[in-house]
Amino acid sequence: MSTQRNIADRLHQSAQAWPFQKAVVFPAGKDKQGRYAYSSMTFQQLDQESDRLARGLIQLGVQPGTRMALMVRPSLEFIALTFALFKAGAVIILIDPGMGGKNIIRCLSEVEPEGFVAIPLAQLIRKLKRRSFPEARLNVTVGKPVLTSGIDYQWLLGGDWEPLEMVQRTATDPAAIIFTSGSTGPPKGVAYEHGMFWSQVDLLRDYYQIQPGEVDLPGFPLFALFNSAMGVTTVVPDMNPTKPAQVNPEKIIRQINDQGVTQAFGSPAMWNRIGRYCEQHQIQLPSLKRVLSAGAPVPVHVIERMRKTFVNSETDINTPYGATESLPVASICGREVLEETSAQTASGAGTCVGTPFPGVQVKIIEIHNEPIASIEQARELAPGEIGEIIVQGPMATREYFQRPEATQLAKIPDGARFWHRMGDVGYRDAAGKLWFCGRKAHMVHGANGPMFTVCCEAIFNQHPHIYRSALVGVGAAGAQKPVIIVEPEQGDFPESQSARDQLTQELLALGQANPLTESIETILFHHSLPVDIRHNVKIFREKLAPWAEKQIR
Ligand SMILES: Nc1ncnc2c1ncn2[C@@H]1O[C@H](COP(=O)(O)OP(=O)(O)OP(=O)(O)O)[C@@H](O)[C@H]1O
Repeated sequence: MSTQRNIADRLHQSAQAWPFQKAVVFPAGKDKQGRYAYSSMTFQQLDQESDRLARGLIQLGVQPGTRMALMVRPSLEFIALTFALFKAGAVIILIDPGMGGKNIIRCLSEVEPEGFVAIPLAQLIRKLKRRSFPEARLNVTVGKPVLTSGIDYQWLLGGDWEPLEMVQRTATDPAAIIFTSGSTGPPKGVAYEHGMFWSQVDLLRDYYQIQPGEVDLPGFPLFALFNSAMGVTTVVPDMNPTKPAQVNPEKIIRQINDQGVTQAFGSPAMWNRIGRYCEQHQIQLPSLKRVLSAGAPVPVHVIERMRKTFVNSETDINTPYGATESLPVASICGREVLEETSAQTASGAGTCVGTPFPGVQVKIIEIHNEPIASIEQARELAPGEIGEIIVQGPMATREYFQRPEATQLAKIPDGARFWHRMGDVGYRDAAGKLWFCGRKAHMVHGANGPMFTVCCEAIFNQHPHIYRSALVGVGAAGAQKPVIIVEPEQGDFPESQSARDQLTQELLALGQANPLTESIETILFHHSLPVDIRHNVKIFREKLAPWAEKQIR
C-alpha cells in the first residue's frame, strides 16, 4: 500500500499530538467594553468537525477527485471545510474573491467545478450563471440565509462524531487548483498535489524553525492550512483578505497582543501600513518571533519600520520568494537586507531574495519567450549574468489545470523531473544569493538593450518624496522609449507646475547619475499606481504602459 499523503492527515497528527491546543481562533465579535470576543476550536475539535463534514460531503456525492469550489470567508468554518474536502478526497478550487465577478466566473468555469461550497451570494451567482457551470451539482451553502439549496453546513455536520477513515491519497494525487494573482495576464489555475503541500509545510517549518505551539496570524488565508499541519494556532485576522493595503493596523495590533501572536504573514502593503502606524504611535510588538512578507520586493523602509517594533533581538522580518506555482524558493531576513544588500539595491542591483531553501534548486538561464523542450536546450548563465529564474524541487507544481500551452511555456522537462520557469528575471551572485530584477513580461526593450524594472525603479525610489515607481516602455519592442511613472508619498504630490518641474529635474538627475537609467528622459506622476488584487503590491505595468503613451502624446 502506498504511503498516506493526504494533507489532512497532518491535521490528524496535530490532533493526536496536541489535542487541546487551539487550532483556530476567530474574532467573532466585541464585548461591551469593545474588546474582541473570540471563538475557537482545538486541534481535536477541528479534526473531529472536519471528519463530520467529510462524511457529509461523501454522503452528498463527493468522490476522490471531485472538483469543489470553496468560496467561504476566512473563519472556523473555512478551515474545517478545507480539511473536510481533503479528507473526502476532493480537489479544492480556490480563487481570490477580489478578482471581480467576471474574472471569477471565467476562471471558475474553465476548471468545471462539480460543486460549490460557498456563501449564499456565491450560490446565487452560480444559479444565475448556471450555464457557465454545467457540472456543478454538489452544492453546499455556508451561512444564512439559505437561498439556494437545502444542503448547508449543519446538514454536512450530521449527527455525533464518529471516527472517519479519510480517503487515501498519494503524493501525486490532485489536492487543489489555486489561481495565480493574474498580474501578468489572466489568472491561471495551478494544479496542486497532496505531496506538494506536504513538502511546503516541511520546507517552511524547518527553514524558519517554526515550533508547535506557536501562534500565527496569516494575512493570506491559505497559511491556515500550513499552520494546522505543523501544530501552530491560526488567529484569523480581522481584515478583508482581498485588501491588505487597507488593513486597519489597530485591529491587527490588538489581535497580536490578545493572542500572543508569534508569527504573522502579510503582503508588503499590509506591513507598510502597520509599520507606519507603529512608528507614529511608538508601538512595539513584543510577542512576535517572526514576520513573513512576500508577493513583491519588500521595500527597505517597510523592513526598517517593522524591525523597530520587535523587542526580542532574534525577531526579524523574512521575505520568502516564490509564486503560486512554486513556494517557497528562497528567503532573506531583514537584518541581512539592511546590512548587506540594500545599498546595492539602491544603485540598481535588483532586490536580493536570499539563498535557496535546502532541497530547492535554482538556475539562471538565457531569456526566452518560447517553450523550452528540454533542459539541455537551455543555456545556463554564469553568476552575475541576468537571465530567467528557473526552479526545481518538491514544492514546484507540475502543470496548470487543463492548460497545456501555459504548462509548456512554464515547465522545462528534465528526464523524469522538470523545472518551473518563474517568469522572473534575476541572477545569482558570487556567494550564490539570488537577486530579483523584475518580471520577464515587464522588461523594457529599448534601443540600448533590455532594461529591468526592479533594478531601474529602485534608483528613483531613493528620492525621499517618492513612495514607489514603475518603469514602462512606450513604442515597439527594440525601440521602446523608457518612461518612469512615480507615485509620490502621501502629501508629497507636486500639484503646481513649478513643483512638478522641480521634482522632475531632481528625479532625472538621479536617473542620469546611474548608467542603468541614464537613457530615461520622461518622468510621469501618478496618484496611485494600479496594483494586483491579492497582495496589493505588484504594480500593473501592463496597464500603465498605454496610460503613459497617452500622457506623452
Ligand atoms: N519575496 C519576493 N520578492 C520579490 N518578488 C516576489 C517575492 N515573492 C513573490 N514575488 C513575485 O511574485 C510572483 C509570484 O506571484 P503570484 O504567484 O502571486 O502570481 P503571479 O505570478 O503574479 O500571477 P500571474 O502568473 O497570473 O501573473 C513571483 O514570480 C515574483 O515576481
